[in-house]
Amino acid sequence: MANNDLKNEQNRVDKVVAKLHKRIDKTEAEYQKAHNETKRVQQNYGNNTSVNYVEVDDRIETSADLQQQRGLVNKVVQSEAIIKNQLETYKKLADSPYFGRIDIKDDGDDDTESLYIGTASFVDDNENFLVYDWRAPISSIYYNGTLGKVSYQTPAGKQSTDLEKKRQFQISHGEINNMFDTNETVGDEMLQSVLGQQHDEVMQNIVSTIQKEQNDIIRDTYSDLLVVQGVAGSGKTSAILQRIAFLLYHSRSSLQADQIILFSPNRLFSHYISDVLPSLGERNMRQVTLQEFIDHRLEGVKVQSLFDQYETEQAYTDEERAIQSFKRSHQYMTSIENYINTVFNDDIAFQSILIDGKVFFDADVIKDIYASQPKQMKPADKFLKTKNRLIEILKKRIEVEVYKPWVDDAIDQLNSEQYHDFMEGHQLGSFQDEDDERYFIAKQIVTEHFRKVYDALYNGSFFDPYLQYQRFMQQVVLPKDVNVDAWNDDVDGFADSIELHQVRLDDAAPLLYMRDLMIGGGQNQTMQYLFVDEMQDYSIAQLIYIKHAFPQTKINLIGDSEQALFKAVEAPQELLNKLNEAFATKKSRLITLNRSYRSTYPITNFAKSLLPNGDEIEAFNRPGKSPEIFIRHNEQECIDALIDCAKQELKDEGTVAIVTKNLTEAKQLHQHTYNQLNPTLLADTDRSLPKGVVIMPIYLAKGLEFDSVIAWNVSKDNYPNDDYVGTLYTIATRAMHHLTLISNGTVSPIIANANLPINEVKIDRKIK
Ligand SMILES: Nc1ncnc2c1ncn2[C@@H]1O[C@H](COP(=O)(O)OP(=O)(O)OP(=O)(O)O)[C@@H](O)[C@H]1O
Repeated sequence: MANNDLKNEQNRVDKVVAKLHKRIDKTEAEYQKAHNETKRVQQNYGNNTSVNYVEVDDRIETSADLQQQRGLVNKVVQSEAIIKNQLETYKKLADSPYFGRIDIKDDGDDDTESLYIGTASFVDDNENFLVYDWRAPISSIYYNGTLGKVSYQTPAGKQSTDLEKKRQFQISHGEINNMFDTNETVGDEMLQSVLGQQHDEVMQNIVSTIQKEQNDIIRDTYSDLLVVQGVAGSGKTSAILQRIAFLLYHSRSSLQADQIILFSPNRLFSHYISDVLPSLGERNMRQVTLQEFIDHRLEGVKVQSLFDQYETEQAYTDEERAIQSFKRSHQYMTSIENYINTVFNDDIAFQSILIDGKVFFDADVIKDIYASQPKQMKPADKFLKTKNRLIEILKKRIEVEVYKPWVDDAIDQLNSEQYHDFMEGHQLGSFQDEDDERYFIAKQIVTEHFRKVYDALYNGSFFDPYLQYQRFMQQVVLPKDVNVDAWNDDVDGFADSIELHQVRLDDAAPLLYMRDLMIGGGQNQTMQYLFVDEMQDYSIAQLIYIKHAFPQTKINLIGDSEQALFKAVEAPQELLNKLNEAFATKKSRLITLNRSYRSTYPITNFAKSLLPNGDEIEAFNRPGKSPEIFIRHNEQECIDALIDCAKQELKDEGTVAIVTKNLTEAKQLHQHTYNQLNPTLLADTDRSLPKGVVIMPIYLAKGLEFDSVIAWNVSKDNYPNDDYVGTLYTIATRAMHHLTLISNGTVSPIIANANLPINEVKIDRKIK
């Protein structure tokens, strides 16, 4: 590229940066003003809240006044936050104002227009767009188009233009470090340089190098169900995060960040991705793990964690596996629907409501009320009618109870402060006569007395979902491969765990689904978009429940069927067929990502060779060292090799992750290497990743990446058969730059059969 070009571009950068600095100064002054205003209003609010509540009327007036004040506080706080956000955006732009340029010429125009694209828009005081936000309709050309005729979507419909030039920049501290012209979507040269960098503690945004297929995911505004099947490291997580930023921009007036929810695999991952949206000037969406979500809905019962399930299911017998796969199926959830619609009234698990050890509402009475509802009514509606009827009865009972002698006694016992409290704002003497006042107080006392009953009714606790689920299990028609005795044992196991206030993860979603269908509720109508990352770790039953819980949302499922842990990998198509069947949606779309960006070429090639359909994966051409395998012949030798290797890796790389099959292995290694490596053992409660050496079981490494990965004991004993293909593949693909495998004895057949070109793997058979 001509030197002149670079000079001209740097001149433009300088001008834009100078204007940005001016804008920063102006915005800083505005921010200071807003900040002072917030302080003033807050102080005022503080003074007002300390008013003395002597007279009731004062109290009412004060509270109206306070509400107004609170509104004012919210408003000033909000405008301060907006200005602060703008300020941060300008500061980021001043460092790196844009990363792309497109030259376009519309039909009939003589002039070519140059547009610059960055992480946010910047409009100068004369309304000139000096930088276009990467999410603006016109910017899609940068990601999608090759030179020549191109089209792009605008709110007014499709537009076309001629793309004459596409230029990419790497700018930092206001200096152009790199600049290329390209005809590709985003040139590989640029990607090479971004991907070659060391791992950051948190994920970075990828807006300057988004690839065409990723762009399709990001800008989809059509689908109600978007399924992304992408190989490891293909940028699925990146794409969904930029998609969220895009959606927030696209629907600015109707969509808030907290109307978007992401189901993420673990808390470490939540932290890892937490910076991407703020780096693009957006607020983070809500994040939840499946366990947190279920725990919240099954109060008082401890739900088995996903990690505990991983640990236990590794030892499952074939019979237990058959039961598990039944409970995880669409068929199981359909059986629940059918059961709820056909269950006899006598089989519904109503339970009496007691007060002070005495029955207040008998289970049979409740059942009779339920049974008296029209037959064709949905169970949840019958339940609601029953609840309302019971509340009516309770209210009548309160009316009767008000005149009982115990209430008179209770009134006599009240001291004047309690009496005043029961008056709830009424002044003494404000009732017509004394009887009215007594009635008022008596009603308060009786209502308080029966509050437990009211709460029980309100919470629907006259129905026992656990017992109902157990009854459901006892009658469900079993598939052929499920052994009846084993199933009966499992039903008993469920009952036993409930006694201990525990529930297994595979029972949790079906149980909640059954409860919601039976008694209604449990649905969030305000969430607009739902994302599930690592969808292959969810059972179809769990996904059906999640969809039920968010009926209004557009659903985005992202994952890789080949990264399934501790079970045979599923062909992507098989998983998709199941999803399509379970989510009968009209506007659904599947996007497949086959190009892998995370790892170097040799690592991706090795990982590919582990999979039955690995050929479909396209390795991004980033050079690097071949994976190495160390074979040792007892545990001590393996540990020695591990320590040597980790020390060596630490010299070159920022993070070295030792990844094991399970927690027990991770704990043992932590003990054995503690003195030499000072490693951090990661637990599922951890929220952040330190630098240096970390040790973790594979399920905690899901979705994460490390400069260097050491896979612990990939021997035949540890990974004996195809059930572990997904596990080994997931471990291998966590590595960005280096991958080392250590095997105690003969290596797993998954690796041995991987058909590795011998020169790509150094087999070190020497015994130390
Ligand atoms: N277009 C891109 N430009 C720059 N980097 C990218 C791009 N796409 C992906 N990457 C990088 O590749 C790595 C893998 O991306 P990401 O974690 O989103 O992949 P994934 O498909 O979710 O992976 P996995 O399923 O293995 O967890 C990240 O470091 C990400 O920044």
